Amino acid sequence: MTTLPVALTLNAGSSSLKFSLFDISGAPTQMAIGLVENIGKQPRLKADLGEALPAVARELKPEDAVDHTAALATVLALLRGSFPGAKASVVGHRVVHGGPHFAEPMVVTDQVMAELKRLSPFAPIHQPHNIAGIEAARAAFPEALQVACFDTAFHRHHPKANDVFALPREYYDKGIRRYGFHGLSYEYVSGELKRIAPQIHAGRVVVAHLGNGASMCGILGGRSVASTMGFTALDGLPMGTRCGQVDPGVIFYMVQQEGRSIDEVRDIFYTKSGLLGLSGISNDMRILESAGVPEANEAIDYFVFRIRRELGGLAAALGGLDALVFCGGIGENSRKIRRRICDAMDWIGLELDHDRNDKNARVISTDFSRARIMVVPTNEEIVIARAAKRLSAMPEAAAAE
Ligand SMILES: Nc1ncnc2c1ncn2[C@@H]1O[C@H](COP(=O)(O)OP(=O)(O)O)[C@@H](O)[C@H]1O
Ligand SMILES: CC(=O)OP(=O)(O)O
Ligand SMILES: [Mg+2]
Repeated sequence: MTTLPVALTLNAGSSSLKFSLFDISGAPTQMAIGLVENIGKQPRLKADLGEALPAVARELKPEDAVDHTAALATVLALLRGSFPGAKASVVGHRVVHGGPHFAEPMVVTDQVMAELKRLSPFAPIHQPHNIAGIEAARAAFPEALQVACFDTAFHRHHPKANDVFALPREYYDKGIRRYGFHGLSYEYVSGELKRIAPQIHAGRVVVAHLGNGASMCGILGGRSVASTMGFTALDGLPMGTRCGQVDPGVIFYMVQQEGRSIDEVRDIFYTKSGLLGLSGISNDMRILESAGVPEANEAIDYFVFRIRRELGGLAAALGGLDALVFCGGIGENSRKIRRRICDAMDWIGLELDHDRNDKNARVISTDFSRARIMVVPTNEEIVIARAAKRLSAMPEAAAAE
């Protein structure tokens, strides 16, 4: 077998490690995609290795994915066995927080690593795992270029009015800003719009990335104008386990009246709130949709209400609306949630075609809808692979390493 130049992409979440392998000899094409989930508990490996190889879906021994480093070793064993001719010349990583300085993908140097570690407390359920993924990949592929791609980068040039908090000025200079996240997903969706609906891409678009983490972004002519997430990936919409927007006074209450430590409060906000906290049942939208009990319905009601409210706000920030685009696990799959979000939204120009919506079509608005409603399955991995190929083709990037 000939040796293919290959990019490995890693997207390390709090309990999962998603991976993809791309042939980057031309425009990146995906050779494999998969994930290890439930790391540190009862791990499972799932992978689609292309048409020539059987799909993988199996339980792992706990020691095969006791942490992200072990999970990566398991993934690499699978990939090496499945693609013996492939050689990863570059590894691209999703990194959630890039802070004020990283507005583009970067080759990982020791200096970049130091900055990523400094930002870690501002993305506590993501960044430590992103860093562990980079460290594990550096050890596994000492000769490969490591490239970090940031969720925050897509938003770095949004207007100042959406970058500040109304705190004393010095905090802005300390980096306390509205960064915004899910930027790799927004970049992909916006790029797809440019390809399939250029007139929409040139206009005023709200993208709703509704997954386990959820946010919305107002995009004007392909550039981020405003988003619902802020300094951390806690703000804005309620999520699987994160609260979304709350009055910061609640923190004072928990600390001062309830005597909780800051770590406990952080834990409540990041891991015990959102759909899980409100329902008391699950963070998983599929379970809540089929639960049929008042608590689950209330959690869904709040999720939908906040999305509808933010849609109005983002449309105002854009000066109108030409399209609403859904992506993420919930946005791409839940007809019911999309229907409820779009219900009675004709005042803003949105008219859902129920038949198209039920079929999960790409355009789900009626032909008469003033603004278009679309579903665009996101692909953060290919955005990472493209950046990895671009940077590995630049000699100065390689020299910096
Ligand atoms: N058919 C479906 N109907 C409703 N919700 C779904 C469906 N498929 C996936 N989801 C939801 O999508 C969410 C996970 O989204 P995803 O984008 O995969 O998350 P992550 O942030 O982990 O990448 C879960 O809440 C899951 O229940
Ligand atoms: C930034 C963020 O919330 O990411 P995820 O959706 O992967 O949790
Ligand atoms: Mg996600």
